[in-house]
Amino acid sequence: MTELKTVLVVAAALIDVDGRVLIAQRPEGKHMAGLWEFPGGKVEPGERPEAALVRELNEELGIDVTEACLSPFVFTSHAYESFHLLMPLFLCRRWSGVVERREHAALAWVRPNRLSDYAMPPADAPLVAWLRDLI
Ligand SMILES: Nc1nc2c([nH]c(=O)n2[C@H]2C[C@H](O)[C@@H](COP(=O)(O)OP(=O)(O)OP(=O)(O)O)O2)c(=O)[nH]1
Ligand SMILES: [Mg+2]
Repeated sequence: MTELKTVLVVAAALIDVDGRVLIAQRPEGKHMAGLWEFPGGKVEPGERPEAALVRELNEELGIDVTEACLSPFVFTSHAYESFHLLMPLFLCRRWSGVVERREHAALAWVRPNRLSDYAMPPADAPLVAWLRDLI
């Protein structure tokens, strides 16, 4: 069996003052278009994970996050057909600026116990379970 390349993707669960979590719908034309995800993206060569997440949150949502406000939470490790995804999820309750939709098809603020109403990538199932139980 050929080994799948492991791809490191960093993602954030932004949590608002009411305890709702931000999820974003992947746009047309991308792998898994239409599914809802936690904002984030691939770590570039030579980039630290936290720096990559700060960059992605700015690119995708237009907000500024400081690395100190990213708390490591849980991770998922999942074999897709063409690559192996390793994705840590950070919690973030503080940011500056207003969340805006820049790259996604839609955004939604959702209570953790309602996340299962949204179709998410298969790799995200354990993350959703942890969020529901722990926040
Ligand atoms: N951001 C994010 N990606 C996820 C989640 N679950 C999941 O399986 N993925 C997968 C989808 C993609 O194959 C990969 C992330 O890649 P991406 O296409 O969003 O990466 P990116 O933001 O750097 O975008 P690009 O510049 O490469 O187009 O991880 C999730 O909850 N959030
Ligand atoms: Mg992304």
